[in-house]
Amino acid sequence: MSTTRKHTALPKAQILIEALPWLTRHHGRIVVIKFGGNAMVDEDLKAAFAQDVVFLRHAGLKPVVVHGGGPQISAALDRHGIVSEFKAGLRVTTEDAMDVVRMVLAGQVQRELVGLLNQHGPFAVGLTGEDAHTITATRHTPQIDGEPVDIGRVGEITEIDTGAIEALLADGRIPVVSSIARSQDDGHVYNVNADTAAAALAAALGAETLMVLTDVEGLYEDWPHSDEVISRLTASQLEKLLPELSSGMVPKMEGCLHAVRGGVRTARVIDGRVQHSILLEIFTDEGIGTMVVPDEAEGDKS
Ligand SMILES: Nc1ncnc2c1ncn2[C@@H]1O[C@H](COP(=O)(O)OP(=O)(O)O)[C@@H](O)[C@H]1O
Ligand SMILES: CC(=O)N[C@@H](CCC(=O)OP(=O)(O)O)C(=O)O
Repeated sequence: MSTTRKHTALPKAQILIEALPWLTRHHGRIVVIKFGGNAMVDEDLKAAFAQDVVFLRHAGLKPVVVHGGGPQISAALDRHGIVSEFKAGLRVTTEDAMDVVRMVLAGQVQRELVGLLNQHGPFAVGLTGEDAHTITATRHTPQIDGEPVDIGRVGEITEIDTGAIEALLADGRIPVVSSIARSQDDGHVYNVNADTAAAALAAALGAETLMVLTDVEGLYEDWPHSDEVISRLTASQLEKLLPELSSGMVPKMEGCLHAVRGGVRTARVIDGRVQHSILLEIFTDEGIGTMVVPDEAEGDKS
């Protein structure tokens, strides 16, 4: 080997080898990746996201994408003259708003991600929680200041049927799931927060890891006063912290807790505004962002 080749190729080989423990542990395992609407800020970022997911697929993992689209839904509602309102971190969803939510998530955001992934081969298949009874929900009535509040067609997940997703994975496909649920009782559909849907799917699928890509570096210790990120916390530590959290972080961190309590080995919140954030997570020993681990994993630094 020429000296130049040694100099340029050797560091690349070393970088690949650094990923070996992660790749070994995740080989053949399901990784649920939630791509938040706020992280979908530009075309390059979305294309890099698609590359990372296809890379995982080629590296022998089974990625499942669950996408959000909050800002895209708000923009579309605005165009329809419907005002967006959030309560307990969830969108108040009237019947008319639900039509728009479904149109944007399943008809726009999901189609775009499927298209980007399929530029690399015939991998991505889009579905919503309605398909093959993947996600069933009932009406969610959150408690605010001790009182139940009606927020319309927002669903609380009651059941997950992993059959369709597992069949797609067995066929080498990459499922791309929109967070809309069917209802068991009234023939309607429900709007489900995408973090909640991703976490429920990760637990039901027995995923190794849940990765939540968002528009901050991770969970800030003292938000909005400081940008000190909590790099690692156990399920119990997170549970104690939950009442102090606000806005979009509530469903995200509740989801991470649900996932690790449901058997997922690690749940991570990472900065989706950074190009190739998924690969960065793999290719650094410590990882980036915030990692939630089950209580029994304390002391295990892998
Ligand atoms: N402790 C916290 N750490 C980081 N972000 C927080 C915290 N508390 C609230 N947030 C807010 O949560 C937002 C992320 O949630 P959200 O807007 O729902 O994103 P996404 O579209 O990715 O689901 C951040 O941009 C930030 O404004
Ligand atoms: C009930 C509820 O709030 N649903 C969300 C679904 C989309 C979502 O969660 O998108 P992000 O991940 O980009 O926030 C909404 O209507 O905005």
